[in-house]
Amino acid sequence: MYSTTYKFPVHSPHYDWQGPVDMAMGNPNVAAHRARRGLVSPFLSKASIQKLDKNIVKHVNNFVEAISPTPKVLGDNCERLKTEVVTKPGDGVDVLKLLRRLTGDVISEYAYSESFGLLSSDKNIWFIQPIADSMEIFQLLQFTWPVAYIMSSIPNFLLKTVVPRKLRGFAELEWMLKEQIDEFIRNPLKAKAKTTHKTIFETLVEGDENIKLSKRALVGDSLVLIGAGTETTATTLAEAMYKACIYPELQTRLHEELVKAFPNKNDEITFAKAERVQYVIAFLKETLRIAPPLPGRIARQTPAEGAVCQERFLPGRTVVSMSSYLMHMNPEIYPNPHKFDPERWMNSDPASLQERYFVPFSKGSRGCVGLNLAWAELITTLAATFRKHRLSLHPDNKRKEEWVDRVARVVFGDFLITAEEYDH
Ligand code: HEM
Repeated sequence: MYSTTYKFPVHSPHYDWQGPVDMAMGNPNVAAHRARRGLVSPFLSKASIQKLDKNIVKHVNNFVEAISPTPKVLGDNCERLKTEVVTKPGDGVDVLKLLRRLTGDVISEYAYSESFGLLSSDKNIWFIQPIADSMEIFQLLQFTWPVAYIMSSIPNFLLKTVVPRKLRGFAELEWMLKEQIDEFIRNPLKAKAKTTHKTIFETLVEGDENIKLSKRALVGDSLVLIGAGTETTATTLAEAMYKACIYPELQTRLHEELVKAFPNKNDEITFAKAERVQYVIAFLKETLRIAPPLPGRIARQTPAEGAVCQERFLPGRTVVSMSSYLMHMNPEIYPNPHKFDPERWMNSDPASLQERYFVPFSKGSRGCVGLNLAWAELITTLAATFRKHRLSLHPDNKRKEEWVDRVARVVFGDFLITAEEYDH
């Protein structure tokens, strides 16, 4: 259903919250979606990501510094940031909040032009909270999207006054993005001067001879890029760090493998070098297997004429769906599926069933377009963090194993850790 062999469009009502039909990513029309996705995907190829490796490393180093017992990254205007890092001995570090800042810094520099600098100040913190809030009501949004449309037409100042914070996240973010887009359209030269590379956003605004996106569509696309580019990667990294805390022996192994690859504590940890450390990949794959950030319900529908799928005829417009979580929990493919066991991925045969059914990024023409960026962030962050620090749960930690499926995987409770720096 998700492979390129089938041309199943997305099931529109599940995607309409994203924006109107002329937008790029949520476009329900298969051909139009392909053309629009073609504008974005060259920016997210592995070669493009490798070229900007230094940008990722810079932000990852800021994160590693921020979780240290003596963080030096704090700039001006950072009252909230101070509540997330250690400011006095014995404090815990609020890891998920810092990871959201990290992925926000990466995607803003990558997609727009200027990094929001979230790991050094609170100036652009407006960008993060609405996304985190929206995740908790994501499943409601899919079925009540007309309400979301109405909310996004309420002026921002009124929205903030009359709608509770948890419900207004997406609409609030839309207003903020509209302002950014207006600014870009008013003064494109100023925006372009801030960067050395052409940005995704610039490409979407300019379009090409066949594609010109409306402002509403640009807002929808920005929303998808930002939402998809921050929360998924941040929650995956938080889960990997949580697993490292509750399985200290696996954390020791992770550190030892990293010491072999980076013998000097101050060696620069780049994506190109870190991706060669097999245990880092195994640890992340096992995290994504057991805790995929989008565990299910990414609905498609069969074309009007119906389709034959796995030798069965499905009538036209049948809504079909799969769950990566259920696939990843199949004991015939992943023995003892509830056990967190990175070892199962060591020397794993690329043709094996466990590789074939590993689908945290979905597959096919609508699979994750940001997959290469996600891997680069995941690998570099995990490697840099565990090369330098030993993490353990802080006594005030509230995060537990339990999670709920809100289309996105949501874990409640502040995730507080203590980081101890290795001597060498
Ligand atoms: C661990 C990290 C990530 C995971 C597990 C993940 C997973 C997914 C999945 C399962 C989909 C398909 C959703 C659907 O069919 O409705 C998707 C789509 C998408 N992802 Fe990711 N993602 C991750 C990170 C990223 C990043 C860093 C970006 C940044 C560019 C990104 C951008 C997108 C976009 C734009 C789409 C929509 C693609 C389309 O409709 O053609 N993702 N992602």
